[in-house]
Amino acid sequence: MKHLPRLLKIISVAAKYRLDKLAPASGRSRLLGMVLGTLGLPWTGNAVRKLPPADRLRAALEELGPIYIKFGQLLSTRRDFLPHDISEALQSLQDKVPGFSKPGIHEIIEANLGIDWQQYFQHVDTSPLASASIAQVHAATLTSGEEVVIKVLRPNIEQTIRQDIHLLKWVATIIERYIPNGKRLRPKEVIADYEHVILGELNLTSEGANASLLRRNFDNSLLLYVPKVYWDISRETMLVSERIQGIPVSDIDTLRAHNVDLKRLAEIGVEIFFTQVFDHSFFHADMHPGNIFVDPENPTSPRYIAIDCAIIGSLSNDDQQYLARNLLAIFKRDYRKVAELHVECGWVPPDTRVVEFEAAMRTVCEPIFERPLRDISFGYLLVQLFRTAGRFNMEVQPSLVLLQKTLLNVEGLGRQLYPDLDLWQTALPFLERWNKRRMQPSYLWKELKTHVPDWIEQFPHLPQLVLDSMQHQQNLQSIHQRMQEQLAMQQQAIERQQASTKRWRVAALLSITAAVAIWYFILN
Ligand SMILES: Nc1ncnc2c1ncn2[C@@H]1O[C@H](COP(=O)(O)OP(=O)(O)OP(=O)(O)O)[C@@H](O)[C@H]1O
Repeated sequence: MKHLPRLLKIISVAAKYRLDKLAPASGRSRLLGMVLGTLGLPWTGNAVRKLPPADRLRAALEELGPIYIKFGQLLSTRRDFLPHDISEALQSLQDKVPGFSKPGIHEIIEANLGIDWQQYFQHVDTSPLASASIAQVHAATLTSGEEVVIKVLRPNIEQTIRQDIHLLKWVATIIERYIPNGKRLRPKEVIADYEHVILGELNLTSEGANASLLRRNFDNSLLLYVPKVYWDISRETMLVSERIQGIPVSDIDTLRAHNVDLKRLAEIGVEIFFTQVFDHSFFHADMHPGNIFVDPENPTSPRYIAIDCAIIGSLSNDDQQYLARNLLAIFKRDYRKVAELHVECGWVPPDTRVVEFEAAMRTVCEPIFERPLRDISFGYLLVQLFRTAGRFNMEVQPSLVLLQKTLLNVEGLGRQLYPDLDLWQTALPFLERWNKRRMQPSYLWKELKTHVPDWIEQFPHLPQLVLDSMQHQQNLQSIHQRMQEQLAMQQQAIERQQASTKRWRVAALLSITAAVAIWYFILN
């Protein structure tokens, strides 16, 4: 079994940090507890055991290495079912790892492009600008003099990831089968999510395509800049982009030194997020501070720069509607409306009791609204909405979970820049504008125009569709008629049966009466 050494490593780390104790007491397996307790004896009394459970999980993932760190980072976004302390601890996982130098960057370029690297580049830095679990980034200058960065995947990373995913799937099956309440943790779903995201990150062409679309969406925008991709020299495992020179958004001292209006910067962040979600339906979903920079050229109206578009979210019309209408209702503390929307739109089963849903929403939201505005988290409210809807059997779409995670990031970032950021004030007019716009003739006309080509395409099929529908109607009518006939026949049969039962009863009664009369006659 080729996975054995890796599996043993996972088991020993689980024993060292007693990960079984992360489960609530009611969901613990005694057998697993005994096994890990025995294997973990060498670490009894070790300082790590005194850490809170959430920190033990974080330390365990760090010990298991970059792929598991990435897994933990993704897991941290599942606030819809993870306890708060665990998602917080996982969010602070850092995957800064030493860079690789074999094969060298020149060799990688030549292997990808099939020609001498100097044909395209004047200079390429051999030591990386940054390195993480999956890729590393090198600064370079093109022969044209343009400054670029080259992002390349780590050697054999795909193979390592696939092996680890295989193992994690196996562990997920064990958890589902043998751990009490293990299914509730949805381990298979979590691994499938991870697989989707991480394998997506292995395709740098797709990251480049995302960056190109985001750049087009914000073409000439004063709010956001996205670096250009050099497609002619980019490949699936090597992405060349324009090098940007901005201030990292987390470097608040430098932003202040450039007189950047931090309040405005925080508000612009929210505006960009809502523009992406509601206007473009295409949002950057990896908004951690390492991926966001600020161009301080115009400090009163600074511009953001976003890199690393590997993870992108997109909302369907339904998702957009769900989000906008519910957020507006929550803003107004109209929990009845939230509940009614869920039933009306079919997001929860039709037999859901609106009053119960309303009460559940009120119970979770009211304590939140009691806090000062600066402490109210929009993302957390969404977590509560999804949790409540989940309790009433709504399956929350992964795109909405990704959005909620991004919102938490945007919010966290905004509040770091400007702690009094009133997200509601920035977002509310935006949502209302969006809602109104949907009712305006220009929007309806635009919607109509997008559907017209489909209708034109369908037009030649219209007579056939009408005939099919008439035939269908006729079939339905004859089925209906046949059912009526069968029902009438069954009714007649029942009536006949009842009449015959009645006749038998009368005959039996008459016979008994006759027998009693005869008996009486004999006796007298
Ligand atoms: N276009 C760019 N211009 C300047 N620096 C860049 C550019 N792209 C990336 N970098 C630098 O490289 C770092 C890592 O880039 P990127 O986030 O794309 O890689 P990653 O492997 O996905 O990292 P992580 O997993 O930490 O997000 C960035 O934080 C930034 O410092």
